[in-house]
Amino acid sequence: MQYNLEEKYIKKFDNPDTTAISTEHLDVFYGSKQAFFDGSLEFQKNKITALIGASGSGKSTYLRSLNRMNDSVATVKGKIMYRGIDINRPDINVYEMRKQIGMVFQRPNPFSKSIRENITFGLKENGIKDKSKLDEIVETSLKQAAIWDEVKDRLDSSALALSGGQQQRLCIARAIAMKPDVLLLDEPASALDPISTLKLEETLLDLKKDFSMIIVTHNMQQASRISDYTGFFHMGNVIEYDATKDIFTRPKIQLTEDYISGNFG
Ligand SMILES: Nc1ncnc2c1ncn2[C@@H]1O[C@H](COP(=O)(O)OP(=O)(O)OP(=O)(O)O)[C@@H](O)[C@H]1O
Repeated sequence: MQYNLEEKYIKKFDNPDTTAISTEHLDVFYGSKQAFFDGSLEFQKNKITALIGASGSGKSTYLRSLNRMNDSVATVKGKIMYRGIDINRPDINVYEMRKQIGMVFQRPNPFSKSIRENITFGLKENGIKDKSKLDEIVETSLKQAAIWDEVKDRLDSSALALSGGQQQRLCIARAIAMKPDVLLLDEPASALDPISTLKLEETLLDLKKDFSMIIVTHNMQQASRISDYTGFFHMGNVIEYDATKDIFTRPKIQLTEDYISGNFG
């Protein structure tokens, strides 16, 4: 079936105060090849937004552009608006910006250090030296990431001895210890078994009260279970962006309908 990629529905929001981060006409190029086209999306504060679509549709490309993780491999044109500032400008200090807009990757990537040091490393780099303050952040962030009970008696053991699911929750704890405002998650459950996946999903739902999250997922059940909003990507375009319940029950675009119902992809 031939689809018209110009046919799109992108939800807009009336209240600018509820927007955590947004993009305006974002284009991403790898060399001369354009991998993502003209993305203008607003992501809501304290909500989970899922990015779904077939492999190669540009989800990771778009997500990684949001905190400039693509800088070394891609050219990103257009605006990324965060707190009234275009963070895609060349004069932005990306290291400072990433304290506000953190990222969790597909494969858990704890440092080869103790569980405690995984959390404290970045904090110390940022000048927090006080031991009681560090202990407090270790405890709070591990609790927030729902892994405290499993690790509290072995904080000084190697993080590499944890299971994959525990490592991923530790990586979330490490990311949130920096107190970001927005958390970008690139298929964080793809390397996890179903039980660890459900645990991770519960963690993300709990974190919603403190953070705004954007998550790339291949798993449509996951998107419908945990997200408030969903963006459907196809061939480098966002075809439909709306409340998750609308995307999954009454999508406005035929292409979305066909993808959701498994007719392709
Ligand atoms: N570093 C890169 N250099 C060149 N091309 C790339 C690079 N990363 C991605 N691409 C290309 O950009 C397009 C979009 O890829 P991207 O990884 O964003 O898709 P995706 O929807 O996240 O896919 P998946 O679900 O498989 O992770 C693909 O054609 C891919 O081959």
